[in-house]
Order: sequence, then structure tokens, then C-alpha cells
Amino acid sequence: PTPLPICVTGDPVLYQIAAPVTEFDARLEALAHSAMVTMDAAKGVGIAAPQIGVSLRFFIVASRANERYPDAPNMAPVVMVNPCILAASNELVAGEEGCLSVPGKRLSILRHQWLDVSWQSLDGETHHARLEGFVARIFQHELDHLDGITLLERIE
Ligand SMILES: O=C(CSC(=O)[C@H](Cc1ccccc1)CC(F)(F)F)c1ccccc1
Ligand SMILES: [Zn+2]
Repeated sequence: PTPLPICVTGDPVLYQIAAPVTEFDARLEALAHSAMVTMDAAKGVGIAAPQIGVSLRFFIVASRANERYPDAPNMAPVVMVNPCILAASNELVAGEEGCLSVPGKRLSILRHQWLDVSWQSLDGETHHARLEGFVARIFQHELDHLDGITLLERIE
């Protein structure tokens, strides 16, 4: 499908608590595909459903090496439905983040260094993993979007 418009600062959908996904059906797959195409067109390393106007709890994590994080892993994009943080490091790390919904801003944000997380894939299967570094950062950034929090609400 064609990329969708990305909601930007001020759009109410960005400040809502997104609803859990209960139907793992073709509609969800179509929404996830639209988010993927939109993220790719915007050259992002992640995108959350509320950013395309959908207040549902899923996002995509798609780390790739970039000038700010040259050692970031190049990973196949992962669609994470109903994501949860099960445990997080006490250690926090500051790092530069951008947001497709806050165009032109680069802010230094404190994030947990590692996370134990769980999520469901599009087929409804549950997965667990330990994330660290840039991938953990993207996860925390996208999870904020599901809870109505953008970079601007994270300024120390
Ligand atoms: O590709 C971007 C553009 S911003 C981006 O990809 C957001 C994800 C993100 C970038 C950097 C750190 C954490 C999350 C996507 C968003 F807004 F939809 F969530 C980038 C920005 C800063 C560092 C590395 C990469
Ligand atoms: Zn964002």
C-alpha cells in the first residue's frame, strides 16, 4: 500500500493510551503492513501504530546502523503486538533520539540500558527476549508512543 501520513505533535491520537490488540486477523496484518511501508518511506528505525492514527498496541522495531549509532545492529524489522517490559536495568544511558512525529528534533533521552521484554507476533504467538543498546532504546521509544508519550514529554 502507499505510505500513510504520519501524525505529528498536537494530533490527539499521539497522547492517548492505545488499546490492546485482541483480533489477530487480516485487518491487523494490513495495518502492520501500512505501518512498515510508512516507516520505510520515512527512513525510520521504528514506528508505532498511533503515529499512523491507529490507537492499538503494536509497533515495529527496525534497527539499522546509522551515523548516530554506527554499531547499531542491522536487523530484520520486527512487528511487536501487545509489547511489555518484564524487567529493566537500573543503569540508564543517555542517547540521541529523533521522532517521525516530532520533525526536525534530535533530543538526548535517558533510557534503560537493557530490558527483558515480551510481545506477540502477528500470528498471536508470544515471544520473549533480552534487548540492549540501540534496540532497547527503540523499544522504549515506541512503547512510550503506545502510552501517549512523545519525546517532548521526556525532556529532563
Ligand atoms: O532514523 C532516525 C529517525 S527517528 C526514528 O526512526 C524514530 C525511532 C527512534 C529513533 C532513534 C532512537 C529511538 C527511536 C521513529 C519513530 F519516531 F517513529 F519512533 C534516527 C534518529 C536518531 C537516531 C537514529 C535514527
Ligand atoms: Zn517517535
